[in-house]
Amino acid sequence: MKYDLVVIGSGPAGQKGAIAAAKLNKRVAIVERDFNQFGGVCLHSGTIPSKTMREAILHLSGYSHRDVYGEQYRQKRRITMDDLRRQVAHVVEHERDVVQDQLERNGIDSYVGDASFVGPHEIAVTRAGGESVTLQTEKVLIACGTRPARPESIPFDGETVFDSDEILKLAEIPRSLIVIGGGVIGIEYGIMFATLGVRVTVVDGRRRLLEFADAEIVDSLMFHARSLGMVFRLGEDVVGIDRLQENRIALHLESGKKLIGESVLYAAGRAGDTERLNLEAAGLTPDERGRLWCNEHQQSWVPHIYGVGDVVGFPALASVSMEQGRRAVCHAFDQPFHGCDVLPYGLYTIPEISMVGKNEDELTKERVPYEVGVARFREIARGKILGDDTGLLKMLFHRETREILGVHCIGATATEIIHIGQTVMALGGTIDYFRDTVFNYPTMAECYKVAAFDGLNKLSLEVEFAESAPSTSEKDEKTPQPREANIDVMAV
Ligand SMILES: Cc1cc2nc3c(=O)[nH]c(=O)nc-3n(C[C@H](O)[C@H](O)[C@H](O)COP(=O)(O)OP(=O)(O)OC[C@H]3O[C@@H](n4cnc5c(N)ncnc54)[C@H](O)[C@@H]3O)c2cc1C
Ligand SMILES: NC(=O)c1ccc[n+]([C@@H]2O[C@H](COP(=O)([O-])OP(=O)(O)OC[C@H]3O[C@@H](n4cnc5c(N)ncnc54)[C@H](O)[C@@H]3O)[C@@H](O)[C@H]2O)c1
Repeated sequence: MKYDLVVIGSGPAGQKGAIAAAKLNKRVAIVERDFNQFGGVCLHSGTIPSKTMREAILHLSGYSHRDVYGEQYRQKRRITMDDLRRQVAHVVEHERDVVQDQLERNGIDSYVGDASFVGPHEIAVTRAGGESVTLQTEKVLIACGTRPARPESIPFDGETVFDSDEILKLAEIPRSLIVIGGGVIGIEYGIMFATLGVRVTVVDGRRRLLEFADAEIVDSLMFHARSLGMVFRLGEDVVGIDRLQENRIALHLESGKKLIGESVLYAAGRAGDTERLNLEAAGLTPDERGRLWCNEHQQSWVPHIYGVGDVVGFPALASVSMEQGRRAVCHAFDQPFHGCDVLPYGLYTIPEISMVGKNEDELTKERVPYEVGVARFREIARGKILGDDTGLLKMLFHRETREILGVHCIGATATEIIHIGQTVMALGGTIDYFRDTVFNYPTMAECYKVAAFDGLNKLSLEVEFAESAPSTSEKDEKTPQPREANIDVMAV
């Protein structure tokens, strides 16, 4: 029972950390609470089920074909939770086999049970029946993830009032849904249900949703959501929930408003799953939301214990979690690690959103002179073929160095094509690359070329105006002209 590394949690961070250590010929054990949970929250209640459910909804609701066949087009008339669950089960089962096979192939010992610290180098694994084994280890990777926040004041029953882990267990698709929390989870699920025809209301304490995203893209998303009948109650706090007759639920808002619905999804954040780890025995204390502090190498205050994945907080993404797992192991076993500085973000809303780099608000605050090139999907042949002529891609670039500063996209394949911009940014490329390159046709990649021409045309407008504008001496003799202002008006 002596290991070089014990990993707690089998989500993306734990898996990739364990495999990275095994590749360094280390003796590795991974502990997962429940046999059916191998793959973590990511595989069983987070990323994979939610994205599969979205795909099932897009297919069965005929959403992407309505442009051609009309608003009433449906692949299936009465969609049920069982229809959605079937596709999810199919994908999850396959992915779980992949995870277990990878761990076995790399000679990693898997333990099923609740892990908790006995001492800084000792971890007890306790099975549901109570029997326990103790593992000795040189290093530890805490990759225990998060669980949905469940305040006492919310009367959860898993059927009419539920959290995001319980969605897949619903017996039926509700006719109306109130979503508390307009974060990524609340918005992704809210829009999925609205696409199914459910009346969805989102309540959030903030006045602006998804603040990290480009404001124009979020406005466009809200426009789509409203066109599906979604209602947003922003800047509102929930102060109480009552159950009414006939399975109705009343939500009382601090402003005095009352919302009546058939069901409530509580999606107002997640907390680190550290309660049962007995962190104190290892010399660690989590913060008030159960999260663990770590430095840039993912190392906690106790140098041989590392924290990776959602338990360390922002950005709480599966993609980043995997990277953190590898980063921690390289540091723990003195290996070099070359990380990625240009991280993408994908929101699987309908339509999807993706971004990389800075947004306009950030560049404006930092007083960076930037220009914007825009491609609208209605000008892109592949967009029309895919049934999306409302999407857009905007590329932000430096007016002087022409370096790409950010790419923001909403619409079909946004989460895929963002990587083209990410690659060019990571390699220090400029907007000229997109002007000069040739993409397959018809593809969504063409957006980059269209956006590049749009942006460069705006720069050339400036040159044109600057050249035709009178010199200072001429200007003094004639009526003063608002030269800069003119350029701005034309360029917008
Ligand atoms: C609804 C939803 C949708 C999401 N969609 C996306 C998305 O589209 N893209 C994206 O990048 N990210 C998405 N995420 C976030 C993503 O799922 C997480 O970033 C990722 O799962 C974090 O991985 P992790 O390795 O930290 O562990 P997790 O996946 O959280 O897994 C942790 C595992 O540790 C186990 N564990 C905990 N404590 C113990 C213990 N004491 N002993 C033994 N085992 C223990 C748990 O049982 C669990 O299986 C989504 C999350 C949710 C909830
Ligand atoms: N596509 C993706 O990459 C993806 C998808 C889903 C989740 N995730 C990850 O999961 C993490 C957790 O997501 P989340 O949506 O649970 O959390 P979150 O913190 O992003 O959102 C919580 C939202 O709830 C609101 N809120 C909090 N308390 C409230 C209250 N009492 N009343 C009304 N509103 C309230 C907050 O203002 C916030 O907007 C995210 O940080 C994200 O990284 C990623």
